[in-house]
Amino acid sequence: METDVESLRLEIKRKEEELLHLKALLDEKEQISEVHPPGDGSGDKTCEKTDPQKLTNAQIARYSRQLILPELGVQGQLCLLSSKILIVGAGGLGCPAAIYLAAAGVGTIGVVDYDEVEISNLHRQILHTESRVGVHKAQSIAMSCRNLNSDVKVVPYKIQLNSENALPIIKQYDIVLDATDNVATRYLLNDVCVLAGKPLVSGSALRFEGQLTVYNHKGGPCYRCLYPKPPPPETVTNCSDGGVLGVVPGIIGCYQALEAIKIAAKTGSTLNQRLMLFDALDCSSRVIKLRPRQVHCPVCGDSPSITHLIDYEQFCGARATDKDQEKTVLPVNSRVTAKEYQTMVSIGQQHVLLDVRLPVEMDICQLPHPAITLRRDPAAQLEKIKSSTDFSSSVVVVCRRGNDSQLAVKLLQSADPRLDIKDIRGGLHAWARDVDPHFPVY
Ligand SMILES: Nc1ncnc2c1ncn2[C@@H]1O[C@H](COP(=O)(O)OP(=O)(O)OP(=O)(O)O)[C@@H](O)[C@H]1O
Ligand SMILES: [Zn+2]
Repeated sequence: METDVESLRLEIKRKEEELLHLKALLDEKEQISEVHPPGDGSGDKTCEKTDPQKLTNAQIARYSRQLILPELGVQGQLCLLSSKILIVGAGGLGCPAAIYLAAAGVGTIGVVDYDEVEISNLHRQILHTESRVGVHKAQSIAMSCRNLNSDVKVVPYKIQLNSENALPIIKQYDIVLDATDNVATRYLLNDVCVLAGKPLVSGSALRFEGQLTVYNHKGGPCYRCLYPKPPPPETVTNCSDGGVLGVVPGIIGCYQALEAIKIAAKTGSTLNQRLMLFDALDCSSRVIKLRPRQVHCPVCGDSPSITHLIDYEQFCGARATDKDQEKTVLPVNSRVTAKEYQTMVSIGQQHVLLDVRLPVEMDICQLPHPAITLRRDPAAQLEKIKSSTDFSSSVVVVCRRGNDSQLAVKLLQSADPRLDIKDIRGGLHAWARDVDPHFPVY
């Protein structure tokens, strides 16, 4: 019995891998290359004209529940079937957006993402699955959409969208969804959509809050009209640091699909020059009016100074990714590696361990050595800690990834230069990687 179950599991896994391989081959064959003839670039579909094309019986059956909506009808459905929508970012926003666009019968859906599925994505990036960990996200979304609706063409782009490749790709689509998570890509998408004349449906979600608007549509403002200057990089938080409840990007991603469907089907009104703010904690949402298009906007204004795509990472002072980046603030002699710290502990070297993470993180995991927690305003707390601790011995500071710990060491060094203080390089992630493979990673 046991072996039957085990061999069935193995067989399923083997078949799934085979399927993944076949789908990857299909993707490669279907991938729109940059030499593919571009679309008309106008973003305005022929569906406004009387279209001789008719829905097939299969399409009538599939889309019947939305076809009978007078606001959509056959004409709206034909518009959807002939529309091309590009989703940039196959994560928490991109997944729900893609599946609703596929379900609604959008003719071509492009999906751009350079990243692969990770286990920590699955709580919100709901089209990816356990068996697709390590698979390209764009390809994973393409598989899910094709499984739902074979009427739809899905084109995965396993690339990072940048100033070189953005225009030729975006020109081939009618509407663009910004489902990314970094400021440099937001500016890139804004500028390319202005230059190519495409509406940009922009969403964002963090913690329990989400935002939604449509830029560059029906004479409304672009992103730069509202935010001419990028925010200081240190003020930007991402999901990996700030956290996010999975349902929140789920809701905002669905709204992005809704806005795109209305634009494509030419029905209803859209969120141009308006911003929707959603708060999941009290389940409230409100829509605020945004300022209009700015005549002096450097990209969509009357005499634009930006007529070509620029270097957006340089403009924002931040990379076009939210992947962990190890910062080096301290000199080598103010740091210990995780292994060196393990040795300090095993030989019984006298020290005080300071853990500078949030209390909520301390609940997830802690090093197996008693630590003092010290989060806010370490310098102010130093006196208090000194009076309750033997600080004649050395101090070791730890955090999640080894960035905050360096800042804490700097602060404490400036508060008391006599302190013998170091941080653990790479923090708890390095501990899990180099010392204890059973230590949890979050
Ligand atoms: N310039 C870009 N080109 C292509 N894909 C991009 C670009 N910028 C961001 N993305 C993709 O946008 C998606 C954003 O989704 P989300 O923030 O939900 O996921 P994540 O970055 O994988 O999550 P986490 O922050 O938890 O690691 C990511 O999959 C990321 O790879
Ligand atoms: Zn503008």
